[in-house]
Amino acid sequence: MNKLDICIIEDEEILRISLKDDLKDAGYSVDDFENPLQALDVVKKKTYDVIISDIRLPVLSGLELLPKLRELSPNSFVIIMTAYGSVETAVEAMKKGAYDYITKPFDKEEMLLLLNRVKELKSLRIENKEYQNYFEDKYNFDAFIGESDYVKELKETLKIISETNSTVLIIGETGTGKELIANLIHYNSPRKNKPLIKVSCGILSKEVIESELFGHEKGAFTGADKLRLGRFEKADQGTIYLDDIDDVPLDIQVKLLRVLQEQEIERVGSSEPIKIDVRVIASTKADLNELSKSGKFREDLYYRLNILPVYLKPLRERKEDIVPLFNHFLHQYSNGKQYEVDEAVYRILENYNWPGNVRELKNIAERLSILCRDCKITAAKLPRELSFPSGDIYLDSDKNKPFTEIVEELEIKLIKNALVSAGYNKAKAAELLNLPPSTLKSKIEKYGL
Ligand SMILES: Nc1ncnc2c1ncn2[C@@H]1O[C@H](COP(=O)(O)OP(=O)(O)OP(=O)(O)O)[C@@H](O)[C@H]1O
Repeated sequence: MNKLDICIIEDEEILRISLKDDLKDAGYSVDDFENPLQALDVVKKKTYDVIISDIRLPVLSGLELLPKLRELSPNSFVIIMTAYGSVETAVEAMKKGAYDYITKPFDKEEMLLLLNRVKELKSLRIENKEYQNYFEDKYNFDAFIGESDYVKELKETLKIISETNSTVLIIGETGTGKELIANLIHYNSPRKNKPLIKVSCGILSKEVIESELFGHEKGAFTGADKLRLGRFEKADQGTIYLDDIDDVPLDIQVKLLRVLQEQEIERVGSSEPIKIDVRVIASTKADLNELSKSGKFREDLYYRLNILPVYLKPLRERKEDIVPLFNHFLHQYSNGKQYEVDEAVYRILENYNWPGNVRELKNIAERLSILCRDCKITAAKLPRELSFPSGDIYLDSDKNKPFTEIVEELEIKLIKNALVSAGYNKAKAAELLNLPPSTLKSKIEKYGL
């Protein structure tokens, strides 16, 4: 990384040779050309980090050469050498894509300083690219796990949505994957190299949300000791993800509507509109249509947001995704270990209603990966509320029923649950219920199960 491959194009022999020697002494690898056409031939086959070219050359001037170099080697840094007094030509060269210029005569140190800057920039570019690749890998569509037809179709829709610039509204209960979807859309969109800025509208207080979103001028309010850019300005050219938009206060909703309509914001404390180019992805856990009917959400904003709605089903309504998701998370937390999972575990997971959706499933996989040191995941190791969800046992009890009957109903439910969870293996079911197998057997006979 420290070494740069450099190409010098200069027809003045003395300058060319002395520059080449200086750069070689400084540890760089250098090729030199008197004729620009010869240089072009080599650039076709070899990539240089830096091309240092004179502007006045025989056959082809530096200005004519530049577009050809940019085309053949777009990632090379081009430095133009120009005579004193022709700075305007150098500026012209920079407009055409040269990285910088140096005025002749220059001393060795000046050139080495310039090359040091190139080195820094080059390593920044590499870091940036690695960062970018990381996000592209992390957020390709395969990262969205699920085998239900619903998820397969959803992914196809998301691919189409990603290519557009339109506003997206993601609707789904907590933990269903709304934020993951926002990431997928952004990192697969033409804006992927620009920022994705996230705003959790639900946790920002009414007082701070406006300046968070739109920024503020110095002195706009007590404590505003300097100008601050808002999240919309930070997301310029990129995407903003407004999580829990249903929690945004009504007076801020008016301003959001304006941003969406006009693509411009006003910082708090200023009435000067600032043009922005931001794609908006919003998410909501509540039905915005219902909220707008009851006056809690502006109807016009709802319509403006609801251009590309994406509805994320709760996990309990796409049971085929539960096992693949569980295995995926278990693998993620496994540290290379292989787990043996009892069939009964899968059945219990599929029967549970997952109020916390995928997040809850992910947490359980993490917990099991830590607790199951023997790498065997059995039903007995699952949290009890999964096998015996509280709440549903009283649901159909009616007030006129005698207590003994309610208790019997409850027993029947618990036994049925345990049998399903244990794959109808009575010994395992007894273990789940913490009952002696003989007691379970007599109860099964009593209730004719
Ligand atoms: N289909 C999926 N495949 C892989 N991981 C998923 C999937 N759905 C959700 N997750 C993971 O589950 C966790 C919760 O998802 P996420 O934060 O996107 O949900 P959310 O709907 O935005 O939640 P909230 O409304 O509470 O903010 C995250 O770690 C996310 O990566």
